[in-house]
Amino acid sequence: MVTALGPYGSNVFSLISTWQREESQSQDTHSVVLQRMQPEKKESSERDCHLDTCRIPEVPRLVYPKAQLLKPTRVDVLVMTPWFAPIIWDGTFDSAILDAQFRNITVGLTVFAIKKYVVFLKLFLETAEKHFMVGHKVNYYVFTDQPANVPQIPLQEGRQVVVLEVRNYKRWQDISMHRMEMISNFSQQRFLREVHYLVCLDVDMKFSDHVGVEILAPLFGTLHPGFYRGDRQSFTYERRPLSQAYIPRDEGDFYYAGGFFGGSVPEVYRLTMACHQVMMADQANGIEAVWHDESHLNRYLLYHKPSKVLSPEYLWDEHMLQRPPLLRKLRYVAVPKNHAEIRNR
Ligand SMILES: CC(=O)N[C@H]1[C@@H](OP(=O)(O)OP(=O)(O)OC[C@H]2O[C@@H](n3ccc(=O)[nH]c3=O)[C@H](O)[C@@H]2O)O[C@H](CO)[C@H](O)[C@@H]1O
Ligand SMILES: [Mn+2]
Repeated sequence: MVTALGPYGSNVFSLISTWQREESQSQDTHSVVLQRMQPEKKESSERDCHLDTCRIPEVPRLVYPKAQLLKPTRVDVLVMTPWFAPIIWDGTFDSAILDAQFRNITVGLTVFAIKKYVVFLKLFLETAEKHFMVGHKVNYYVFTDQPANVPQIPLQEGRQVVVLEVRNYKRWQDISMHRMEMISNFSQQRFLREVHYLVCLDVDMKFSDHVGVEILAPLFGTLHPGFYRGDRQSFTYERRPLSQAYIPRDEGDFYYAGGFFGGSVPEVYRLTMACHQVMMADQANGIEAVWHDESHLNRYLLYHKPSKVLSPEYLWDEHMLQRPPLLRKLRYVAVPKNHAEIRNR
């Protein structure tokens, strides 16, 4: 494994171990992070063994078909953003290489099941065991107001469900938005020392095909299935300048979904902390963004360009949308829900 990091001393994982040690000495962890981003500050620890796309991956001997420069595997879709972030589609990656590159990592999956949404947990977790990060270590962090109603399901080795009891809110919009606050709080409290990456998901969904380490990057977002074809005008960004989520009509790269984002723990901490803070500012100003946390996520990802972008293969709704031929796989799909019955009860 890689222990010598060459010039990449400012990587997030040496950061974690340093940050962890200092945590008890400082409440202001955000400034600690910035302080710790010194190139000389190198820590040799388990965490340093991890590889992400910022590193030079060291892999064992592997046999796989070689890429053909003059035969691109996808010509029907954009596979790279203008800021050189890969857009992840079927055919663009080789799991054999990536699994070797990302071996020995632990992935944290955050999912909220508050009030009636606990009914979605069983199918969510069962299908995650079949398709999510198979062969890798996973901590499922289930945030709920009803720990007793979290179903017990059989888990593969190296995987565990961690139930985190949290409060509920009256309005579903508040439940959805406060996920940002809760993820940021728990990132500081425990995710930093327990996992390398966080994947933050909606619960009213199920996995239906492979979702693996190809998604992992310092910061990633997912193309919302309703808008991947659209131009900026069609994006349902927050358009009122009074809101902190405001995006002018001549800006915007993509419309990202609120139900699937993630990255390294420090980056997810920064994102969720920032989104929570601006949602509090909006509340103080008596305004709520049109699509709640999703509007704020979109603004954050406009000004903090994600290092990977997941195609709508990673978030689809078969009941709302007709599947186009370019979607070769449906990996994570909406489970139909009766809004009147399941929300605000
Ligand atoms: C697939 C997708 O991109 N979904 C986004 C979309 O709406 P959705 O219509 O998919 O929102 P939703 O009803 O799924 O609520 C978001 C999530 O909050 C949690 N929850 C909500 C209510 C409740 O009573 N209990 C509970 O646990 C649960 O994890 C749920 O999946 O827009 C929302 C904001 O408007 C969020 O940004 C969602 O992430
Ligand atoms: Mn949802």
